[in-house]
Amino acid sequence: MPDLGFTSPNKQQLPALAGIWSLRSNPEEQRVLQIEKQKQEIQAVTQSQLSCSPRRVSRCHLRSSNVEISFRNFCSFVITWANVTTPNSLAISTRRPDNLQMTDTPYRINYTKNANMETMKGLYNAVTGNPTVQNVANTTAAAVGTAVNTVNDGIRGDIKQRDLSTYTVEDCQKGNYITTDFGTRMSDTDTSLKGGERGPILLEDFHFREKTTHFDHERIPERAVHARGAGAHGYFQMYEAIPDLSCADVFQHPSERTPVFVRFSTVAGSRGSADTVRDVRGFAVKFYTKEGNWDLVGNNIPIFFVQEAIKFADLVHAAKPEPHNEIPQAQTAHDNFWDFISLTPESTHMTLWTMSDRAIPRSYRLMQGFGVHTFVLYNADGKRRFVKFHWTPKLGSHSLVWDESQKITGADPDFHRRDLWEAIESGAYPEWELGLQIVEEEDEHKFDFDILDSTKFIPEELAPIRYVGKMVLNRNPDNYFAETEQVAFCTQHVVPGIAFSNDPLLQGRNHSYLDTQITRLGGPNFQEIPINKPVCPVTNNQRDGAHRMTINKGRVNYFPNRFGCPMTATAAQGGYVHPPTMVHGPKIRARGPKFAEHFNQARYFYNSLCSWEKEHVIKSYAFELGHVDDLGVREKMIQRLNCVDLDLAQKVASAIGVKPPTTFDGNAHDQRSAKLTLAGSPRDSIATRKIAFLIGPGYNSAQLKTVRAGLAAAGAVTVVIGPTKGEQEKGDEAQFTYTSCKSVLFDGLVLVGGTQYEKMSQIGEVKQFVNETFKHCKPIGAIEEGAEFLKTFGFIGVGIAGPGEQDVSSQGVVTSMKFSPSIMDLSGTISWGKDLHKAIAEHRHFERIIDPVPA
Ligand code: HEM
Repeated sequence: MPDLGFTSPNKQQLPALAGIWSLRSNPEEQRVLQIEKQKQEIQAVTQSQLSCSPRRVSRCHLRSSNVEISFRNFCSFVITWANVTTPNSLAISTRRPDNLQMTDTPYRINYTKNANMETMKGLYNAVTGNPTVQNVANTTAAAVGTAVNTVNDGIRGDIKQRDLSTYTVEDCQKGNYITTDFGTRMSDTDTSLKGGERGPILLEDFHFREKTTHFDHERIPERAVHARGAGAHGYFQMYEAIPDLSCADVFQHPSERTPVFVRFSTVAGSRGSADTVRDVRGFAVKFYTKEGNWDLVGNNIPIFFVQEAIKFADLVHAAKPEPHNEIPQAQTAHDNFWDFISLTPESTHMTLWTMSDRAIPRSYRLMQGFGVHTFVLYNADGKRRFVKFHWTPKLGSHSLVWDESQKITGADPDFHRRDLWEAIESGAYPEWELGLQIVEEEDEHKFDFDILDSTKFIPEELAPIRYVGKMVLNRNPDNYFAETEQVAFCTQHVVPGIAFSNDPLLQGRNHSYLDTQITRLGGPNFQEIPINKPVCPVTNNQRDGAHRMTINKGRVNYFPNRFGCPMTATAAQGGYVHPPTMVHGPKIRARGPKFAEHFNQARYFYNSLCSWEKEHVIKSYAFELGHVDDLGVREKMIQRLNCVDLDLAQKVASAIGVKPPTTFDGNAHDQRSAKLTLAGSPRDSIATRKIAFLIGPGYNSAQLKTVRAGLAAAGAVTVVIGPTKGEQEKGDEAQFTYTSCKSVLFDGLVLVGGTQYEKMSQIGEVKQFVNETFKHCKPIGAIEEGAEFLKTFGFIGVGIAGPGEQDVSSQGVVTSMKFSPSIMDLSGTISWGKDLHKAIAEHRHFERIIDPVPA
């Protein structure tokens, strides 16, 4: 960054920010700076420095008239609202540190009215990532106050971010030396201490021994399940308070943001397995509320395999690699899994979901989340209600296709992890709405299923979803191990206002998470690991244990004690008072009578799927059971499926060498819901879709630029793939070559005009790219020679524009024989660009004839 003239005598101590502040202490010099230049500097601050500055912030004070922020080792600045009723008088000033001491001499910049507002807007947007406040000048004094508060939070980080920053270090900084763990600087970290140049290594080499010992012990056990995951920070914010439903503080303040950490995961695979395997996805959210951590530890499917936690170990043993040879990894396509499922009829419903496209999501950002169990909310009067929690993604729910997801496991095993990371880094923050399905306590028994049975969902037609807030993920972790690996979610982490139902699966989970984390995280003090620490005080009589960090002062570690501390809290003081609930009945190993019915909802789900979803379910069972050697297991599974749907059972049976049934064995009801099909998910945005442009020597650069710009303007990500990486003949940059990436990593393809196709049609990778894009039902756009090239593939039943013809849009293939600079204009009624936009937003075009379902 250029030095724009910082005049501090301490210039040497202000390396990074000196350039961007470029401020003068004396008013004379200050006037010399052009207003325009000042604006640019502040814009530079807002765009580049502040958005990453929270890690550097050491101190921040919010006062009635200003916010003062101090940067670690650098300097501080003050944002002042001189008069909030006429918010034109924003002034930004900086203070210069005298070494680490702040001086009292502010460096002040005054702006013209408009410059101030622009600056504030830029500052606000940069730090909050919220483009909705368009004009601060026109807002009310109260809104300005909120904006300043939000800016304040954005700059210094939310309460959890500030907490984490006290543990965060930047080792890789100029001026830092390699030290031992105990702080001694080392002169050599490459060569061990030896007796003579040719050895042996001496025991005295404390640096070698410490470094190697740390390495030898730096792996911890992976999670027993959900070992493979990716995490992100963000916030949760209510749309409106819901004191009628719950007294939890997290639900009461629409103007406040609660920090969250979210971890998405697969279930069966090991830590190093691929992201896109067929599996349930974990969706675990830790809310750092003022009343303690609330963990909503859910999945992307609203039901579960088993009704009782005591069956969980069996389920997981059966799903994991088989014990004799540790095969297969991260797959349920094997004898043991389907053996267990076929003998556990309650699992049938869940397998319909896991055989559907829900189990191969396109992205963590494009899938729903569910708390699964029925929980309880209670308000300040102790009134209890049952609740199911739903997370609904803003960009809709979309999936991969099975052939594609298998190929991605090779092309990019980190596909989902990378997707989440890149979206957040690029500012396309993933967002979900939190929905509540409420059931009054007195209605507990009015359904034909038991709401305590986690193999059942509550249809939205019986209990509509009320959307009460949103969650936005806007910050990647600084360190995978410290945050994503060490985070410990637990269903028993609740706050006043949220409680448990008697769901036996949930009750068992409440035991299992803490128990397993004691092993995984090395003892009972893992709640002190920064990512797990609540943002409110923790005071109790738990002491000691491995890795205890807190130094508890005082003479007593028991209760009651003569000092009366720490004391218990009443409900009014924020204490957790279990809402009184009637419990009665004999001590017995049994389940409620409605737990015995297993197939009605499975059929309800299957009935609700559209034709292509049903086709995918049939093919998935055919694939999975096709890997089962034991005929008895395959036959048993067909019996189970025949309690759901005869056609399903027959088609799967014929694909797996089992005699198809001729009569249906289940309850042939025709109930269905429009809420359960993915076909109903929103399809109006192309934001974050990744579109490939395959080019070669002779490509039309004007067309490439026009189409890329048009797609990027709508939020899509465009990637150029050429014969070589880097600059192409017309100055465009190619990010990948034909051999360094595969079609499966993209959401669509564009072929622009030019003379390149004679050569490109000779290249196997190019032909495979186009063929696979079509096979995986992805949108394809082509112009002029690109359309002619596409025609040579002979895709069955697809219309492609020919010479002199109009633009043609057919099964997601959008072609034009006439390019114009306004081709991407979305405002008119017809245009190639508009059709392409629609085809990409549609995501997949399953009307294409690819592989027929087994006869
Ligand atoms: C509705 C049923 C269930 C759901 C939605 C669910 C969800 C999850 C999720 C999302 C994780 C990953 C947490 C993370 O990202 O760190 C997880 C981990 C885990 N789950 Fe479950 N689970 C369910 C049932 C169970 C049951 C019944 C048990 C045991 C009785 C269990 C035991 C575990 C264990 C031991 C872990 C590893 C935790 C750790 O090491 O931190 N789960 N579960």
